[in-house]
Amino acid sequence: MITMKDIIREGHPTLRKKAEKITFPVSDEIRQLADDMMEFLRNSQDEELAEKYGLRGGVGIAAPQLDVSIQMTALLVPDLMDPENAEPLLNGVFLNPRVVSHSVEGVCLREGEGCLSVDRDVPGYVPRHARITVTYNDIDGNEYKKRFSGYPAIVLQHEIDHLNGIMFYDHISEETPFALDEHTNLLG
Ligand SMILES: O=CN(O)C[C@@H](CC1CCCC1)C(=O)N1NCCC[C@H]1C(=O)Nc1ccccn1
Ligand code: NI
Repeated sequence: MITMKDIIREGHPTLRKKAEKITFPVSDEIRQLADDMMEFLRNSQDEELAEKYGLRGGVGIAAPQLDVSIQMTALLVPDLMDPENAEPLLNGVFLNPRVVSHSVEGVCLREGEGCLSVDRDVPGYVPRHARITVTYNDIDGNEYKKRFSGYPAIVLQHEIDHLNGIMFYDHISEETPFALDEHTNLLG
């Protein structure tokens, strides 16, 4: 099972690489990694297991964070407005995800962002697209094209950034970290 020791931290070069596109059919290793990434997210959001294994709760994880530079991310995104609601807003793995179009309108998490690969607080708003259209494959190579908004859209953009070697703090304005331009709103 994946634990925090398997997650590489900022400064590791793999976090700054563009990850390799995945071809199909995927190897057994990639299939196993997809399952392990989803299991990590479930464990990390389970109070007892997170405590038992010392896991930081995560709503997403990208393969590069495990030093595997391929375009795959796992997501388990709860409904922040109703966390006890069993149905997560996103639950699964996205292969070769790409934002093909987006709104002019922007959004930032009011609390800012963090990262399992960053062991420090980096204060500031992280401007994201409010609505995105993403193409991606599932583990079997089926293609999808879906629209996302709200918290799921923010998480997806954070993960897709990892596949392109981008960290959340790259988006925070140095001089005015809490400035919001006219078309960006706060969420949460
Ligand atoms: O690349 C992927 N990552 O780095 C894991 C990140 C991804 C999110 C950060 C902002 C948008 C996506 C992550 O999940 N976190 N960041 C660090 C510690 C907190 C944790 C988190 O937000 N946990 C959470 C939130 C709500 C409900 C349950 N758990
Ligand atoms: Ni991250």
